[in-house]
Amino acid sequence: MPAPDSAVPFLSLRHVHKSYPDHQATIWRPRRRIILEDLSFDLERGSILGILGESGSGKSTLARLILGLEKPDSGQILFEGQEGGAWRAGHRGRISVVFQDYSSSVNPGFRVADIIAEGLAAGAQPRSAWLSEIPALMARVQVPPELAGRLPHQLSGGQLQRVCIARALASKPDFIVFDEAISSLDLPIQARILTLLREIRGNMSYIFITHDIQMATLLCDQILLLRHGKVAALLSTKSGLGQSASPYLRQLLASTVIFHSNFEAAAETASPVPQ
Ligand SMILES: Nc1ncnc2c1ncn2[C@@H]1O[C@H](COP(=O)(O)OP(=O)(O)OP(=O)(O)O)[C@@H](O)[C@H]1O
Repeated sequence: MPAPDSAVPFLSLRHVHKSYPDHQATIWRPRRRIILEDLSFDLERGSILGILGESGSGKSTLARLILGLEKPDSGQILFEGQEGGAWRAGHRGRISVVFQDYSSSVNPGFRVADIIAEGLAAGAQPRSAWLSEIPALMARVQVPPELAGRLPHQLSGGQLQRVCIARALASKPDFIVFDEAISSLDLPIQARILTLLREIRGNMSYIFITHDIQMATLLCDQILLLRHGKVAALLSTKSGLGQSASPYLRQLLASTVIFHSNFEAAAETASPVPQ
């Protein structure tokens, strides 16, 4: 396989539009509701992009388009300069996803080792390597080896979401989409998983969808603010979000000030034992 051209962004969206049928359409109202409108941005290899926006702004729709689960009405989604469908077909297992609802994203009859094996099956490694890979992946996400034989309902939410992260890592992806992946966990567990995601990032690119500007700031290199399906702002977290002139961002920052101090405390006091 030729080495990737570093001048070409890992992911590029060009003028992407997406609409859905409007079930409340009338003769006066359009029959389709625009969800994403003229969306363009790049994600560089190895960088982490946070996608923020209020509920219904189109974040999960965007994730489904990037993952190829749905098609845009128009516009292009390119991986390494190649059309998304063709790229995915030639790069099996190189994109992973971790969803918010960890309990429904696993088979309740599968044990931890089986769940991780699903991810290995999506990758290119031979079956003979799986036996050593499963404990290695569990160690990478800090799940103790003695949990390998447990069923999902015998794990805590934090442990199960770590198993889902191990499954996502198993195919050796270049890119992982986290769609509200840690939002439903307790604050100290969120803090620990966020630290873990930073530690394991290596050369991977992430898209990290969240409502929480604090989490996005701690993890991401850039933040894309979606508003009514459009890019309201694209900001670097290194230059300090507080300097941003965006009134929408200032509003978001103001609403997370109280949470901020709680999060810092939670990160400091989080138990070293995986929850
Ligand atoms: N398959 C669908 N058919 C029709 N409308 C849809 C469909 N999927 C999503 N929508 C609508 O598209 C809009 C954007 O939804 P989406 O889930 O992408 O928003 P979101 O920003 O992820 O919201 P949240 O933060 O609440 O998860 C919503 O109004 C939703 O009702």
